[in-house]
Amino acid sequence: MSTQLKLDSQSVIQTKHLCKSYGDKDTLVKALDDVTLDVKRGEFSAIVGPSGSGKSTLLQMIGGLDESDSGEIFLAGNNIADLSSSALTQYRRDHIGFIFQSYNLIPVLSAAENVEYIMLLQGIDKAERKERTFEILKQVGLIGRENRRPGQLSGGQQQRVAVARAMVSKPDIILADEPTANLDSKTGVELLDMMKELNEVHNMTFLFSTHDPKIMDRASRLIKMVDGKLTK
Ligand SMILES: Nc1ncnc2c1ncn2[C@@H]1O[C@H](COP(=O)(O)OP(=O)(O)OP(=O)(O)O)[C@@H](O)[C@H]1O
Repeated sequence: MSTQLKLDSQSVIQTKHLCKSYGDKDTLVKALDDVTLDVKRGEFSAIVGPSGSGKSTLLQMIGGLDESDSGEIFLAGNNIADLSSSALTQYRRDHIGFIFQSYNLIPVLSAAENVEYIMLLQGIDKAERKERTFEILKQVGLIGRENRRPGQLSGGQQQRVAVARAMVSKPDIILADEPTANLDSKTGVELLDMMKELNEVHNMTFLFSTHDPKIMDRASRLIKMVDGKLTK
């Protein structure tokens, strides 16, 4: 499927008039209200806004984790609504890297195995898997801890594994929903600095949400949301 998606546009993600509501007539919440957004390759952008403003919903739609009510999402110019459900699964696997606030690592696998797993699904051969896993774990500062399971790592180290896992398959964009929310302030800032370095070295596009002003300061662009709408 990855060959069906042309990846030649400077825009990695574009949303057009994206809308998503939850609830019924009496309880209706417009989580996304006509969101039109363009994220260019190499951006390190933060979605910011009060609790309930729609940040997570926007990341979920872009990541193909949930369907919008109306509007369109383009990945490098290709409309993801045109994908079948199996193609959408491959879209997530091959084009999007996810980082969640609760790390979401597989507890029975070591740090290295967690990173390697997605490449196994992609059919990458063992020698290349090992080499790429070692290289990315080196970049996130986890060499020496590669055989530890998530429960044997600190929160900051677990999130570094999650960053490595998101990066290793060379996705077009990494989506991170409050990646530092479960970390203390110093560890959160260190994690963001590391992500920023990966962004600069690899021109990897990051789109993340945050509440933390210290984290916002590190973004190259702030995307502000209020009540499901983008604001200036
Ligand atoms: N599955 C759901 N069912 C019902 N309402 C939902 C659901 N998901 C989100 N909402 C509502 O949609 C709105 C946007 O929620 P969302 O989680 O996207 O905001 P957020 O900006 O990420 O908030 P936070 O910063 O607290 O994580 C909120 O009013 C929320 O209550």
